[in-house]
Amino acid sequence: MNCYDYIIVGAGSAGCVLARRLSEDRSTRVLLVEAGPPADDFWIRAPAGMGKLFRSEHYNWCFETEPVPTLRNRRIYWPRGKTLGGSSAINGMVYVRGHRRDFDHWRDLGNPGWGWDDVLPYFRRSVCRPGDTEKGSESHGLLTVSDPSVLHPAALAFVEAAQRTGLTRLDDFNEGEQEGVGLLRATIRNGVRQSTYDAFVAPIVARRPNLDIRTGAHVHRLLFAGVAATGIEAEIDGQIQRFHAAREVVLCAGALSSPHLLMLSGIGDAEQLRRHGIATVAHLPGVGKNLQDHFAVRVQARTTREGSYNQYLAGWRKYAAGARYLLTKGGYLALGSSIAAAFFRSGPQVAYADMEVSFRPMTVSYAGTSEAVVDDFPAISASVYRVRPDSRGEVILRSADPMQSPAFVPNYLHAPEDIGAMLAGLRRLRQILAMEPLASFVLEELVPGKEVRTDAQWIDYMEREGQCAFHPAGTCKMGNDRMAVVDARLRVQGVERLRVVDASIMPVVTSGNTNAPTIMIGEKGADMILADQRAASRAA
Ligand SMILES: Cc1cc2nc3c(=O)[nH]c(=O)nc-3n(C[C@H](O)[C@H](O)[C@H](O)COP(=O)(O)OP(=O)(O)OC[C@H]3O[C@@H](n4cnc5c(N)ncnc54)[C@H](O)[C@@H]3O)c2cc1C
Repeated sequence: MNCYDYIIVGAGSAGCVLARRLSEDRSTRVLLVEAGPPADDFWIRAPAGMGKLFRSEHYNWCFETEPVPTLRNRRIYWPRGKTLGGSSAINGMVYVRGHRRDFDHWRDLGNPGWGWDDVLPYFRRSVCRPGDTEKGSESHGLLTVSDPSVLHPAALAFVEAAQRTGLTRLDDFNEGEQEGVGLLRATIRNGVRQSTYDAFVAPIVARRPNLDIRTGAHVHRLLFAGVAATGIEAEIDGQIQRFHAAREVVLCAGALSSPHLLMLSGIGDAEQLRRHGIATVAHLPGVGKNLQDHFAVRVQARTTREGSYNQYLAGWRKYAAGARYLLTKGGYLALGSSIAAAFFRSGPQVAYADMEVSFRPMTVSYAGTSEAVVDDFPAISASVYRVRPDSRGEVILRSADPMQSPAFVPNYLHAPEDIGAMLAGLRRLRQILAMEPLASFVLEELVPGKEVRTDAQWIDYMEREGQCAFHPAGTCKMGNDRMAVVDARLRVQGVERLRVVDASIMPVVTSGNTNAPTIMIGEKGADMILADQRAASRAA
């Protein structure tokens, strides 16, 4: 059967939420299409497997940016999940919703229904917090969000040290106020990663004959009758196949691939499409523009043995940690990528926290291998990034060939304000590292090293070593201006029966990690699709 009511392109953070919600009515036929393979792998389930998946060509698109002029023409590596669960199957599992003002700002940009008070119920609907009796409304969701399984003394020391620099201790970053320091929660259930596929789709897949899932199906383009989306064309086992959608096509291919698929299908800047011989269905110059990402700079320090858990994951001890994990699903292999975080302002003129420092009592290296290897000496690591960067990049179509990835132009540090904020953030991190009780663990700063002190030295270090924090967003932005791609109901402007529902619709990237807000977008998008369908049925 190649005819469905809804076709969802991309089984990632948002796509899996939609697959669950849209197929709840058993008379609705839903197809979920994913380019990658099934996610049946121990290293996807084990949180520490993130290091193995980071450069896995099997589960990861392994994108690279164009050379970045502001970063000495380096190409920056951009991992993206390519399996059931999408990037939520390979990510660091940190769960941070963002600041209430992020969403109020989205609303004020011309997107009614997207303020904090509007979106909070959608965040809550997804989440289950084991043992959380106080927040009754967060104990019945499908996605488990848990506290770290091991409270390492260095993580606690980081929190205390940051408090001594003037930050407030927060027990939860997810209630709309973020400024402060605390331990991070993660999408981990009993020591096992919770991708959105695990949380939303796996439990029902055998019981929903009306939900079809096609893996290994690389969508090449969307099909149109006039300006109405009618289906998709996908390559499966080397064959081109067509699938038809009676109601809607929902694009959930993520901030790098959703704009690409729109352009391949004739939706984008008409002049750019013409250059590649693609007939225009809708001239939308904003497709691929407004790319925002978090640019991260690392500081690492050698510590005393008690200051790090590297020694438990390096050498022969890693086998003991592996055995412990297999037996109990606990220990250091059950931790997310970062254990604690601090959010603060880069300067007094900033309205609310624009800097994030994420902290981990461990370090890894990629010395010539494709996998992260835990260092065999005790050390800690922290990354600093500006969560609301001013710099904007873009995704540019390079070819009409769907198998050729577009050009990714991130423009990191293009805006001078981003450089100034990063300098303030890195200095604040140094201050935290020098504060007790963390200072007692720290023996020596390894990276960049204490000789880096002046602005010029820090900028040099950022340019040479800065990396992405894996949070691209905004490339099909929601709004009502000339550069908007979708409206506030996530419908693609100028065409019919087509929506984008993923991280690309964020008009401004959220002040934190992007998985939780993308899942919220999936929940809210599903509600809007179902409500519009009900209204259309009543009107018919
Ligand atoms: C290494 C890494 C670490 C991260 N760590 C964190 C973290 O700790 N916390 C956090 O909050 N966020 C983190 N993120 C970011 C977060 O995971 C993403 O913002 C979020 O998953 C984006 O969801 P999405 O639905 O927009 O896209 P994705 O989850 O990327 O889903 C897109 C899906 O579409 C599929 N697809 C794309 N093109 C096609 C096509 N042509 N045909 C068929 N299928 C297609 C992809 O294979 C993929 O499965 C991390 C991301 C990465 C890569």
